[in-house]
Amino acid sequence: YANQRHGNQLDSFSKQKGNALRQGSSWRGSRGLLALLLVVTCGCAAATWLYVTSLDSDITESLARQREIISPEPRVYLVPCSEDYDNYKRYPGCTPQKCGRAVTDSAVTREEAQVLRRLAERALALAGSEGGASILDLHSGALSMGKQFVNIYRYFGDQIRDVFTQEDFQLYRDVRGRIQAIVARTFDLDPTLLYLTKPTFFSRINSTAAKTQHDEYWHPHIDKVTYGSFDYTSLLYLSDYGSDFTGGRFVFMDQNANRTVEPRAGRVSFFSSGSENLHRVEKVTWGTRYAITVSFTCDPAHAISDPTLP
Ligand SMILES: O=C(O)CCC(=O)C(=O)O
Ligand SMILES: [Fe+2]
Repeated sequence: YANQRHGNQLDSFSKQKGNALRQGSSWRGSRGLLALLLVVTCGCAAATWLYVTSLDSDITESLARQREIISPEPRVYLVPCSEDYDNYKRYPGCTPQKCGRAVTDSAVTREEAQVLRRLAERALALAGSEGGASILDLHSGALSMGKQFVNIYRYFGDQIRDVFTQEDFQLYRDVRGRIQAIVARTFDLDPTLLYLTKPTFFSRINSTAAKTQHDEYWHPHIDKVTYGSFDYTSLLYLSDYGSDFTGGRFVFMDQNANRTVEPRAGRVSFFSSGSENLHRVEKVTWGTRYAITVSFTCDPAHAISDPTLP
């Protein structure tokens, strides 16, 4: 009986040894498989990285950082004009022959930008969009209110004089004149053949969710297509990217790269309005962003005059 037990023990010992040997070889097998998997994964990652860096259209570079001061001359980036302009009447001395973008911090001071921003704050405090994007157009009087617009001059009547002063309007006219001069000089235009056009408006953007299409400011667009009369667009920023708000950079969407302009109070960014300058604004993620869109046309029929206090 004892022997038999011993024999059984031997028997089971050799069985266990056999199992151990089998387990050992299967472990070696799966280690090999793991190594192969690792090599394949690394290979795939490397190939993907190479592909992404060679073909990617999402390379982002900055044309103007918030912290730098572009002065006294504008920083200019020329790009070939699109064929859009062939489909419109040509105005010699104004229709873009030279296209591109430019940025300057010397056309408007930070103090002037602050005065204009306060003006926008006061007016927009009267109403404002329910969603994240509100506008104030001093020319037409349009002011965002809830899900629509009201005419600020009609709606508030004489009360408007508590919000705006003659000096505010004078500054607005002054600033737009300086911007017009710099646009004309940069693109070799006759400044008298370039006219202010509509819409020219203040914008206030925060991170509140959009309630209507009017609040969806972030869509890529071409100003000449969106607004028709535009030949040159300029943007005067009234707040600082990074400290007043985050997100909200302006992005030129080129074939092979996104090129950003970081808003800075007093900074003027301007560009030809055709499809050579497809662009968008990043969603504002925190804080409040103020800007003025000042637009110019070559077509005297689309000219508007400076606003005056009623
Ligand atoms: O506010 C901006 O930076 C750009 C606004 C814009 O693209 C526009 O008004 O057409
Ligand atoms: Fe635009």
